[in-house]
This record gives sequence, structure tokens and C-alpha cells, in this order.
Amino acid sequence: MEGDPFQLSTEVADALAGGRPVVALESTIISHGLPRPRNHKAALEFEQLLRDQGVTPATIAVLDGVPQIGLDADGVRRIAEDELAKASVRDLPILAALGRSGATTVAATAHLASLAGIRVFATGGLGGVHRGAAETFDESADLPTLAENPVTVVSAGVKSVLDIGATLERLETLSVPVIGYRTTAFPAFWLRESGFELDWKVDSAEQVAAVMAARDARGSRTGIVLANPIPLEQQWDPAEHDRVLRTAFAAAEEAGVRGKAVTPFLLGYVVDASGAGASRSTSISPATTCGSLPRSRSPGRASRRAHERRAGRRDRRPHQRHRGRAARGDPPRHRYDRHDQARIRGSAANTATWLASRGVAVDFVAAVGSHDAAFHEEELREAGVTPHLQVEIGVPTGTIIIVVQGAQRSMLTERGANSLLRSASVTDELLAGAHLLHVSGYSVVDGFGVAGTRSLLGRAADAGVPVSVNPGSIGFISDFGVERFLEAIRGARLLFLSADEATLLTGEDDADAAARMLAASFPLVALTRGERGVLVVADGAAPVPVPARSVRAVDPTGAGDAFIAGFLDAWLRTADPIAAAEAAVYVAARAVMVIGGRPPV
Ligand SMILES: O=c1[nH]cc([C@@H]2O[C@H](COP(=O)(O)O)[C@@H](O)[C@H]2O)c(=O)[nH]1
Ligand SMILES: [Mn+2]
Repeated sequence: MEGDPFQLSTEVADALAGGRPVVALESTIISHGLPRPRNHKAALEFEQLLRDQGVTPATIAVLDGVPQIGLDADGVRRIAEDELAKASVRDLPILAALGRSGATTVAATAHLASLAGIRVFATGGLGGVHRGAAETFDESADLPTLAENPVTVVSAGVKSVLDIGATLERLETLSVPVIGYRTTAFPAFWLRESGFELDWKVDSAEQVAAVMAARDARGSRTGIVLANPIPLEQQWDPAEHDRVLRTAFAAAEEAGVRGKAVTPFLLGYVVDASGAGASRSTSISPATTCGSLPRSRSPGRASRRAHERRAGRRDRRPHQRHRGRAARGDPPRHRYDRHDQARIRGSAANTATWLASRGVAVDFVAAVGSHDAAFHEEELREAGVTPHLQVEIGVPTGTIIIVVQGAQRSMLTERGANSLLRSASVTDELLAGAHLLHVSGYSVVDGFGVAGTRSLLGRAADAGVPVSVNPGSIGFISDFGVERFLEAIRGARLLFLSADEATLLTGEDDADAAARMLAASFPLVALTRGERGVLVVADGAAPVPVPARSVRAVDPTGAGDAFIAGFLDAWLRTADPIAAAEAAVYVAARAVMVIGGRPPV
């Protein structure tokens, strides 16, 4: 059993090599946590939910002695149907030596994910300290494993079959950060609150990224527990929850269940004892708790070596050489900050692809890391966009994490190469052929700066090209400085912004008043307000409300980007801002009905 410690599926290997988002999923929840045959469907659904977000799922299990990172259809079937051992970290060498198969727990999954360079892992509930552990010593290996593997585990908390208080105490002892997502109430999987309070919460995905980056910057290798409570509508009735749990414990006691059988027994009992519990345990999928998450930046040294070894075998890839160089060179630590989105799969790229899908010729300028430049080039071309990529050697292209919760979504981002985008990359030659220049605020704030943006807008003016700007994020415009931002984009013809952004730029809470104020500096302002529609202020006239289309929103990611594409397309053809807003609202409505930020293909 010499050789690779694990095997990557082609899909996962390609995604990792291309710097595309990968999220790990465990297999014990499928083989021992959910009843058959629904577990098979659930496994496929978990994967599909991630795929729908543009994330490559890496379901992990050991098959015939080899840890598999990413399963094919038969692998997924096997974890659902075969009698697999429940495999924790300590079982891995045994399975390897004997050529046996096992479904990996959170511990074993986190361990293998981290070896493979996957930094985000979505699951339902975390293992922990069992009730009565003072006598039984039954504490899940999930906890100590998280102390040693830099993987961010997103879950709906810890099920109340465990001793939640003791679990949190142990996580403290093990120095594993536990953070609530928009709440300090630690959730209990079926319930939004466990009665235990956390010290810390984050309100945005950017903050999670900042914590990960700060952890990395300190050379710390602990995992992070991010607790994201289930939506209120899905919460179990607390009284029924307590009743079912009491009977589950009594049944376990009576059956004399011990050791690693305890968790599966209790979970199975709860699911069987309650129809509601049953449907809940599948509807609360890993992907609901964490919409879509990427692989983050450079993997640790060990996994990098593993990558290189693997890359050495897959010699058809054009980027291998660069990967080696990136590994030897200076890791781009300083560039891993919480900004961004205007990356190649970010806001501006979304607008570009929506425009292209409407038949508009689009040149797209962006900076990318050398190792995946070819991939982005191809992807953009496939979407009908003409890429002009500024290629940076030894810098990652940048990644993005999107957490979707109903109509809300937050992002956490790493700018990577985009911080290096120069305004000169938008060449005079490109400007000469353009009807409009659309600038993402992300590039203004982290890339061009005030001077670079001023010079770009000056060259656009010289070429007679109107400029539109999408500020993009209030978080980092406020860091950059509102005054500086407004100075940078002075002279732009069109301003597209959300109500939040308008408030930040003007200090005015009222959308109407904010739009009027901005109209003093920008001839055409379109202020989008979600389902409340759009305010359009053109050439000093009074704001005109344009209603939103009422649609069943599936995913708001990219709606604003699509709106801009729809607006620009119509405005360039008709020069009528109200007609443009009406057209844009249709395009945005289409965008919220599909998952992801891009037009459906
Ligand atoms: O709410 C859940 N908790 C825990 C598990 C599974 O049980 C394992 C923990 O088992 P033990 O307590 O034996 O370590 C976890 O890693 C996970 O795979 C699960 O499916 N669902
Ligand atoms: Mn145990």
C-alpha cells in the first residue's frame, strides 16, 4: 500500500488545479447517519446543491483501502448501499493496509481534505462530547482532529444528542475557534439555539475570510467551526424535539449501545421516531448550511507536495510548471485579504457574460494567476467574452466564497492577482473600439487606486467613451474612504448601485434623497432596491421608480451584475434610461431564478 495517501477524482483534481471552488463532504452521514434508501438520494442532492453553486463537491470515503477525494456515481452508490465501516482518522492506516472500505467521519474527512488542500468542508452536525462522557470518555475524534487541520467546517451546530456544553468546552481547550454566523446563539442542528452562547459572531462571509487569513498569518493550523443555524421555518418544535430525544436516550440505554455505534444509533432513532425529524435531517443538508464555498489559497506544504506529485503524473496540464514555481516562491500571503469579487468569476465577469449572452461584443480586462490563466481564458471565450488577461506569475487568481441563505447572500473573497490589475491594461487600443467602459469598484479600490482610475477615466474621456461604475461593496469602499472613491470615479457617466452603497456614498438613508444627491455628480444613476424595484435619475430629472418583476427568487447572486448588463445593452441601443431599466429588471429577474451569477447556458 505504498504510494499516494489518497486519490483525487478527475473532477476534483481539475478543479483544484484550476483554482476553482471545491468543498469537502463526509460519507459517514450518508452511510451511518441517514436511513436507506433515502441516503443515496441525499448524497446526490448534497453534491448537486454544491454543483448548482458552481462548486465542485469532494465527497470523501475510503474505497478498497484508498481514500477517495471525490466519488464517481458508483462510489456514491457504494457509500449509500454497501456495509461500510465507520472510519475515523485512526482507522485510515488499517483500511489502507487491509484494502478495506470505510465511510469517513467528520474527523477523517477533515484530515483527508486538508491533506488534499481543500479548506472548506460542509456537513450537517459536528461530532462532539457525548452525554455521560465523564464515565464513558466518549468524545468524538472530530474535536481533536479539528485542532490540527486547517479546514473551516460549516455546520448547523451540534446535535442535542450530544453534551453541547461539554463539546464547546473541549473546543475551547483545543483552541479551535467557534464562530456563529450572524448569531452568538450556538445552534443545535434541529434547533436554532442550544442555550449556549458563543463569544464571537461574524456577520459576513468577508469576516470569515478575514479570520481564516489571520489564522494563516499566525502560522496556526487549527480548523474553524462556523455555526450557521437552520432557517426558522425549518426548526423543529422544541417540545417535540426534547420528547423524541428523551426516548432516544432511553432506547440506547436499553439496547446497551456503546462506542462508535452510539452516534448512528441515536441519529437513526431520532429519524425513525419522528417523521418531521426524518424529513428534516435530509432537508438540512450540508449545502443549506453553506451555500457555496471554494477551495482557498495555497495549500499547506505537505499537500502542495502531494499536488505536485500528482501534477507530475498528469503532464498534459499547461500550468504544472507554474504550480511548482508558486510552491517554491513567496506564498502570496499579503494578498490574501478580505476584499474582492471583481475577479474573473466575480461581479464584472458576471456582467460581461450576461452582456455576451445578449449578443453584445464584450472585451474583458482582468488579472489572473499564471497557473490558471489558460483556464479562465477558455472559460471566458466559451461564454462569448473576449478576454484580455494580465497574467501574474506566482499569484493565485483569487477565490470567492458565497454563503447563500434564502434571499441573502454574503461573500468572502481573496483578491489574488486582481490587486495587481493596472489601469494601463485597459489599453487605448481597446478604448478606441469601445462604446462604453464599465469599471468595477473592486478594481478602483484594490488595483487602480485613485490615480490609476483618474488616468483611466481621462483616457476614456479622450477617446469619447462613456464610463459606468458599479461600486460593488460597501465594506471595502468604506475602508478605502468614500471621498477618495468618489474622487476616483468623478466624471463617470453612469452609476449603478444598491441602496446600501448609495447610503454609504451619500450618508443619506432615504433612497430617493440619496439618488438625487448622486445625480448631482453622475448624469445617470440607477439605484437598485431588490424586490422594491429601481430608482432611475437621469439628467437632473426627478427619480423615476421602475418596479421589480415579482419572481420566485432562487439565488440572488449576480442579480445586480445581470441588471447592469441588461441596462447597458438596452441603453447602448436606445439611449432611453427608463426603457433600459425596464429591460434590466427582466434580465435581473432571470438571474435570480437561476443558481449562480452567470447566465444559464
Ligand atoms: O449530526 C450528526 N453528527 C455526527 C454525525 C457523524 O458521526 C460522526 C461522529 O461520530 P463519533 O461520535 O462516533 O465520533 C461525525 O463525524 C459524523 O460523521 C452525523 O452524521 N450527524
Ligand atoms: Mn465516540
